[in-house]
Amino acid sequence: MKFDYDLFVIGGGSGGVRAARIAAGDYGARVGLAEESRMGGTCVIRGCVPKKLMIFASQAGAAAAESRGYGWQGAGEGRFDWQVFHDKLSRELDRLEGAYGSGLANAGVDVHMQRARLHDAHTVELADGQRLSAKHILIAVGGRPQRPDIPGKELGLISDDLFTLEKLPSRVLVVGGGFIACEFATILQGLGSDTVLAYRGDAVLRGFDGEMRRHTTEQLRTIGIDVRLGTNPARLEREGADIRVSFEDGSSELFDAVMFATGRAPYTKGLGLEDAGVKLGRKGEIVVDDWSQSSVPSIFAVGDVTDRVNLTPVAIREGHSFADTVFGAKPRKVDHGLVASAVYTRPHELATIGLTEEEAEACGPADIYVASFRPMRSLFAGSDARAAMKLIVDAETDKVLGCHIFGPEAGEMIQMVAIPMGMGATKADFDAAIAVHPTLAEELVTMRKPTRRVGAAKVDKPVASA
Ligand SMILES: Cc1cc2nc3c(=O)[nH]c(=O)nc-3n(C[C@H](O)[C@H](O)[C@H](O)COP(=O)(O)OP(=O)(O)OC[C@H]3O[C@@H](n4cnc5c(N)ncnc54)[C@H](O)[C@@H]3O)c2cc1C
Ligand SMILES: NC(=O)c1ccc[n+]([C@@H]2O[C@H](COP(=O)([O-])OP(=O)(O)OC[C@H]3O[C@@H](n4cnc5c(N)ncnc54)[C@H](O)[C@@H]3O)[C@@H](O)[C@H]2O)c1
Repeated sequence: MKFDYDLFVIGGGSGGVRAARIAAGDYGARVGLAEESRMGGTCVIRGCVPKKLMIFASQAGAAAAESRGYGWQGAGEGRFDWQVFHDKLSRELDRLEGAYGSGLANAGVDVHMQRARLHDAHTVELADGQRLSAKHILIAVGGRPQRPDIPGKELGLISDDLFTLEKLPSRVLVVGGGFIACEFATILQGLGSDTVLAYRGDAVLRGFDGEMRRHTTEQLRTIGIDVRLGTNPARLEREGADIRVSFEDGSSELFDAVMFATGRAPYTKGLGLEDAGVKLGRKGEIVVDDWSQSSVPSIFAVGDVTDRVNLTPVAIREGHSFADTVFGAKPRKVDHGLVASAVYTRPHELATIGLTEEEAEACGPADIYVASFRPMRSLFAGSDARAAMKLIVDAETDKVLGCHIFGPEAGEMIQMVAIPMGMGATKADFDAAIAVHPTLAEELVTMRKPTRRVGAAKVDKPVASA
């Protein structure tokens, strides 16, 4: 059978663009791609990139305080002008969007700037009614923010809205305790908004190492975020220019903005997937195998729409591996077991890879090395910021199973730790590295004695503290 394309990609985000570019550019496939919004997707337009630029913008106060601590009398952060920043941000996003578009054009990909849906296992239908056939179809439509199902939920903002605000709220409630809640509370507080973070759990960042969660929760408080645990809104109502938030405990308060950071869900509604026989999971995610192949052999899916590990580098790797496998005769699976990530909070970032202490404990005996201290740089400046570093080591094989860092540039550090950990490094390998002094990262190769041992089997041996 003759098809219009070898591959049709729905979604021009991290995963879709990479797959299209590799299939067409490296392997000569005839590729079409549909994007309904802006090229680059969540990461470039309303995620990682603008978020991190806002994190940078929000650090001025902390940087000025540190300068004063080093003797720069009168150093101040000045007045933040949202409009100036916002105009510059828009230009930068336009530039990146253009770069993504030209990358695809240079690779020879046919781009259709409109919504697409599945018609059948080999055909997509564009919003203008055009039908295009392809031997393979890749769904890379990402996810969408979810609001909790409470009265007045439509009054709350979602992360997409934060990048297009006309002015910054002076008093804001951020709801949730995940990546986005912690990062946006950090941003808003740093840009001058009086910020309350309401989270229904007992420490932010569920799923991370418990000790690091508690540490991060406390440290967010030191920068002035009013972190309220065990707290959840029950209703939102407009009251003049403000929003009245009634909480589940019966209390109520006025805010001039509320932001829901209560999770994201795969964006599969209305795509025609079920009609084509594509199996979906409970959250609407496309169920795929290790090769990103769905229940329909000609249809594959990568990125957030599969709800595996929802991070940009993972979507990119999945897209690239798909193209290598299907068009390059180089079968490649993605190992989702060891993925590093960072949460860009202040006073420091939290970065993590591998097992948490709780996971290690469930697997068997593990030695836990912990160090918590005030880094030289901020200590001298008079800051209360505390770093924390943690290594989790298999007590039987000495293999490093997990690494967790709350510290300046922790994201940069964990990227480097991911290399030896991916190679199966032991604690002895870490210790063999001579420290770089004075740095914060040297702690990773100088933690000599375990703080404690956890896990079944050979447990109960008291271990001296570090
Ligand atoms: C606020 C925020 C901050 C983040 N920060 C980070 C970070 O710091 N680091 C990190 O690794 N990850 C971060 N992420 C996660 C990261 O953005 C995602 O994991 C990544 O973008 C997923 O890529 P994707 O290709 O699966 O989907 P997306 O990038 O979401 O791309 C999907 C694309 O498909 C398009 N589309 C959808 N439906 C259709 C259709 N029917 N027809 C045509 N086009 C369609 C959409 O418009 C979109 O452009 C962040 C996410 C958010 C929301
Ligand atoms: N730095 C990064 O790498 C980065 C940054 C942002 C987002 N991301 C990715 O995007 C994903 C989505 O981020 P997110 O923060 O939206 O999701 P998340 O799953 O990390 O956090 C969602 C939070 O909302 C809470 N919640 C869910 N439903 C609720 C309800 N009905 N009422 C009250 N609270 C509720 C959850 O308890 C949780 O704390 C992340 O898991 C991550 O994969 C990564």
